[in-house]
Amino acid sequence: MTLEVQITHRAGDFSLDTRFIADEGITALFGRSGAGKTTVINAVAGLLQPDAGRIAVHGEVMFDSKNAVFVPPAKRRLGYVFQDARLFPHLSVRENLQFGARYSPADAKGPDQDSVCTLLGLTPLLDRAPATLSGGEKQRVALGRALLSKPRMLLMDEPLASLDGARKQEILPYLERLRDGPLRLPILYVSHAVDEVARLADTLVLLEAGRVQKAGPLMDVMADPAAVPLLGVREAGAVIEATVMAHADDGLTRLKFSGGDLHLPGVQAEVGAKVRLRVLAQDVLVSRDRPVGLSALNILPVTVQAVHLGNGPGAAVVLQAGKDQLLSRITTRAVKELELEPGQPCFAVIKATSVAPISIGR
Ligand SMILES: Nc1ncnc2c1ncn2[C@@H]1O[C@H](COP(=O)(O)OP(=O)(O)OP(=O)(O)O)[C@@H](O)[C@H]1O
Repeated sequence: MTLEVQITHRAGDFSLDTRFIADEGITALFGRSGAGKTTVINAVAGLLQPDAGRIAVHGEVMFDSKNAVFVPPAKRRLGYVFQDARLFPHLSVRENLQFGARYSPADAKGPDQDSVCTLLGLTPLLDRAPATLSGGEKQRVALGRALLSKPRMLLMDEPLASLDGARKQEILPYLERLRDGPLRLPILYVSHAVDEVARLADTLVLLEAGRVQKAGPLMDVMADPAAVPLLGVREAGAVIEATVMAHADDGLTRLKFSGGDLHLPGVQAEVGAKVRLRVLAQDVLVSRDRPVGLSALNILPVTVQAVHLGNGPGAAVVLQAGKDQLLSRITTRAVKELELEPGQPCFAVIKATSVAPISIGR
């Protein structure tokens, strides 16, 4: 187990009672503003001492209230990247990076400055001052500095929140490289942006009012109807993995996943590449019969796995498509009229332009 967290903490009116475990890869801690994400990540970093509980990294206890253990932050060997890069303004990029290396224990395993610069594209920036860097570049330097301290785990608190859409797109591939490359450094990643989490995370922990509401492999949690109110009805939807099969002359790409073929526009990956697709629940329609004369290109035979009726007019339907699950958000009236119930074979109708290929080359 990479990280075990089981803590309670009170700050003013806010009470936190959180437990989860994180394995390898990227664990995203998702929640709305005020859910307690920063409190949790600060407790893991040692910047905050919880009232009670236990935190262990790679089995090594960092905090244990019963046995009065509290390892100070500098001894935890965790790299922390904040929302604002917090670079030293009077030092060059090179010197900022060297500062990270200064804190790495001599016997620690980890990348050297050259490989970090290559990984994060920092070589052309080495002599620049932080004030001359864009927001995305600053975050890459902050990430490089954290990596050079040779941490056992990276903690990232909303690292992209202060960047605009284009800068975000610039930095996401670096985070993917970190996740998939030889470093394989475990990352605890705090975010309130579903698109980031869907793209990056392996494990998803949904936090609400200081409590874990759902936790597990990303694809399971994203396809869980109970997660819909936590993620937001417009943001909820399954994440599936597909392989790029062919690019057609008309700009559409054929992708294969366990539930069949999908035809989507705007897929930039090479044939054979694996991509993550985010299929928003509000963009999946359900039909009892195979529709004819419909403009939608993607019609998949599926089986209703579960129907989750909400308190309002909306319902969430889990559809089994091969080994994958899709989530559809339709009205309760439609559920009744179509007599949808578990085991019912039907068809999922997905508009090609509504599926976002969100991650490439996993
Ligand atoms: N020292 C404190 N005294 C009183 N309340 C506090 C203190 N620290 C945090 N809180 C409250 O605890 C709650 C959780 O804060 P936290 O920063 O962990 O949330 P968050 O999920 O990271 O939110 P955001 O995304 O807005 O940063 C908030 O309501 C905050 O006001």
